[in-house]
Amino acid sequence: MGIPKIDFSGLNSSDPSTEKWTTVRPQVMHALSNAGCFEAVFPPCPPLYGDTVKELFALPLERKKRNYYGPEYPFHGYLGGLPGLDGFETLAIRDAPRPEALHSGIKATKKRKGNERVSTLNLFNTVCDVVHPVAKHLYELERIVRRMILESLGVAKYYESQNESMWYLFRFSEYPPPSKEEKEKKIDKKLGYYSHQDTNTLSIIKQIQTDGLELKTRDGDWIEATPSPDSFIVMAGNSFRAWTNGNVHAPFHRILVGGEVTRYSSILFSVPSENDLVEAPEELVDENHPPLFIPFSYNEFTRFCASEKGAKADDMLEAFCADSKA
Ligand SMILES: O=C(O)CCC(=O)C(=O)O
Ligand SMILES: [Fe+2]
Repeated sequence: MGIPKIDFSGLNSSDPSTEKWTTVRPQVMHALSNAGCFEAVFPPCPPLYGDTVKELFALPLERKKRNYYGPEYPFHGYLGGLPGLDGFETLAIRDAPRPEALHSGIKATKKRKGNERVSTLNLFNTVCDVVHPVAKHLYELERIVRRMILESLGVAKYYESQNESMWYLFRFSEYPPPSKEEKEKKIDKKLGYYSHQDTNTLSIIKQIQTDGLELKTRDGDWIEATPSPDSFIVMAGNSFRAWTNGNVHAPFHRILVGGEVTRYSSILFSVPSENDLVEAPEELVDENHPPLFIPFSYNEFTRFCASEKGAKADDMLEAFCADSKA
């Protein structure tokens, strides 16, 4: 059994009254509650930005490190040189679907942090124009999927307010294939990123040039995602799992890169507001469905995930809840 594939062509997040919407919605609910992910066919895709991103990753390390949003946001900027992940690098832009928010957000961060290296402005001015259309495209798919899940669970009334508080992180990542030396040592596939569950609400992944994303089934088998140039992988993260009181599954996934070609990906993460608690609405909790998780602040949860304790945990959401109760 592979990853379910769902066709979203012709759908629009602001028009949920079509026949096609009604047909697709149960497929989306089924996929996210069982596998926690699916492949979404969602044309047309704006042109991707191969060379621009390559140039960005080729910048000196010091410049890439300026993609930093402060110590309270451990996953929101540049990451590289991680133990066991030789050559993996990633950069991230907050609020990429809204360029005006992107710029004002950066200005605000600059003011707050004085001379600390928190500004990403120089680094990203050049890519904003190319990233923005891609981010907006993924953003529309995120909205369709989330709206369908909320409708399926009978809690569509929260969709608009969730939209208002949700924010988006756009990440692009570079994963080199095994080097000559590694190949000589019979390393056919190189670890691009460790097995993990996403912490946020939904992740929309565009894989560029080469496969490498693998998802773990509930039976513990790893299956490879093989999206086409016109498709995306949609995945639920632990915040959506918590908000739906366990009605959606947040799958473990990892990146393994073989072959000769560097893998690139761009991902749009929808992220709960830091001003609200992630807490299942009352409609999803009753005697037969007791609350599975404690209400939590998203930032506290990500800080736990980045901590030593969190890093040791397998299921971080369960570990975080157990730790918070202790
Ligand atoms: O690059 C990818 O396809 C996914 C990476 C990933 O899982 C993540 O950044 O959370
Ligand atoms: Fe992930």
